[in-house]
Amino acid sequence: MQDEGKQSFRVVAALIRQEGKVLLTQRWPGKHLGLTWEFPGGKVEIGENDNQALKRELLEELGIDVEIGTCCFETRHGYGSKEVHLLIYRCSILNGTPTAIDVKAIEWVGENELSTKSFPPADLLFVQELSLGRIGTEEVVVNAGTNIENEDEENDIVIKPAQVISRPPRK
Ligand SMILES: Nc1nc2c([nH]c(=O)n2[C@H]2C[C@H](O)[C@@H](COP(=O)(O)OP(=O)(O)OP(=O)(O)O)O2)c(=O)[nH]1
Repeated sequence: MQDEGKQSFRVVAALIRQEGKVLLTQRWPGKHLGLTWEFPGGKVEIGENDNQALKRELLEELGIDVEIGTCCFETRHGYGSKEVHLLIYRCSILNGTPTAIDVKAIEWVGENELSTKSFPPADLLFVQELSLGRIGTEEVVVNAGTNIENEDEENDIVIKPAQVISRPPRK
């Protein structure tokens, strides 16, 4: 069931990898999903495209300038009364050293150690694919479909199964 009253946000985030590690940022306590670890980024503001928003967020949060590559994950996830349309892009650092300017903390985490961190529900399929080594440097897109969990008991719960729509070619 489509909830027309639901606020929807387009959110862009970055997959930044170096030497088998992934850059994660920790959300501030007391905020939505406080203290969870996530892929750095944020909401796309009116008048911005995804690239502009992601570049702005990474400069504000981490003080880095990045080159933005292809999208590797897309999902729509319902958090109670709001819906997040999350897109994760492969990025590489052009300038600057990531610093926790406007995030609680940053950490480079080994792709095989991601399960030690707590992530927002919207990210879980992507984190699983990443830790299984299924997200290559290009082409693969994981599309988790729509996963709307209505906290309002009067509404239907609609959960569509997640799916991987593209895999790297077999060698
Ligand atoms: N950046 C980022 N956000 C994520 C991820 N996964 C996920 O569910 N989100 C959610 C958390 C937030 O609800 C939203 C990101 O928006 P945000 O960080 O600008 O929002 P916020 O509420 O912290 O900030 P604000 O409204 O105060 O500006 O997307 C992720 O991997 N990275």
